[in-house]
Amino acid sequence: MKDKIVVALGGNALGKTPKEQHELVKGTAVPIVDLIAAGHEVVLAHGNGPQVGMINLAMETASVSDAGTPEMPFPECGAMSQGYIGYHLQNAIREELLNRGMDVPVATVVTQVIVDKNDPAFTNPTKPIGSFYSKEEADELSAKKGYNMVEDAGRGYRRVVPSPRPIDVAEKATVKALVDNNHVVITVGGGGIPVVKEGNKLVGVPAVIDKDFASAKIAEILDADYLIILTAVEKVAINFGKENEKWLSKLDFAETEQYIKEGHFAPGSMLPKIEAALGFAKSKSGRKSLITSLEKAKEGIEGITGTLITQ
Ligand SMILES: Nc1ncnc2c1ncn2[C@@H]1O[C@H](COP(=O)(O)OP(=O)(O)O)[C@@H](O)[C@H]1O
Ligand SMILES: NC(=O)OP(=O)(O)O
Repeated sequence: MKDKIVVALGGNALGKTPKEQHELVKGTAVPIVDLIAAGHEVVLAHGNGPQVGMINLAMETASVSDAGTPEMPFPECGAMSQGYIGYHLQNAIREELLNRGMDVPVATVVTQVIVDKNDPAFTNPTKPIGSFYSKEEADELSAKKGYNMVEDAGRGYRRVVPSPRPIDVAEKATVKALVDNNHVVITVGGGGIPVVKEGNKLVGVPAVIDKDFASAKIAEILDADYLIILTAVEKVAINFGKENEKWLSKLDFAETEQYIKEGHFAPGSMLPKIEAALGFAKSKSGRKSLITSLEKAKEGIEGITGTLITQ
């Protein structure tokens, strides 16, 4: 059966530097084009944590050291990250399609995602962005720039920013028109540029929306059949990293909710994926979510691997 699939790409699909990203996306394009070649309609979303942090820090540093460089607001940095990542992704996918004799149009839509200005996330920053730092470097950044720095799962310190929930996608009609006309669309990159509605205006806010929640939102809007979250693990586990670790192939709603309650999924990494996957699968009868690795996307959709969340 041919499905409409929203694919959310994790950090391992992109890398950290322009050179690394340019190389990595060539590999990322292969499983994406496998899905297109199998006849599925594919819509792509991706993260931007490392990239938006890098852009923001670079612009801040430049504006301090060079009087001619203006300060760049945070939402503009999010928009830059969408363009930068979308540019690499769309070219890699285009090339992979052409190499297989498929002349399918691919484009990135600069996408704004509407959030609630009263979302409690604005007073409780949780989304890690940018590089990892030592405790000393983190303290210095915090003192110099006023950044909120937190320890990230034993991997070092990272800046955190607010991460409000997505409510709606401003460019949804454009995305839908392109998808309906068989274009491969890259949208809600980095979770979308967070904006609040003020009358007829959309005003950017300094935050980073979780790309898994934004992907679930656009999947609902587009009436997709599948949400596929591609990350670094082939399956989701309970007791992850422990002696009694158990990899899961299928989860129904009640099991998923129970495992969330029991704390099996790490906040800031697997938990938002599980919550987004569950939310999408529950939003309409027949909808399914799959969490698997980039390399296993094709086998995942064929039911061979991955963790499927469905009724
Ligand atoms: N219960 C779990 N099952 C599987 N992986 C988990 C679990 N809890 C935490 N993880 C970790 O979450 C990671 C995915 O989160 P993250 O790296 O933030 O994702 P991405 O950058 O792909 O969006 C996995 O690679 C794994 O290390
Ligand atoms: N916006 C977002 O969720 O980015 P990461 O996936 O890189 O954290």
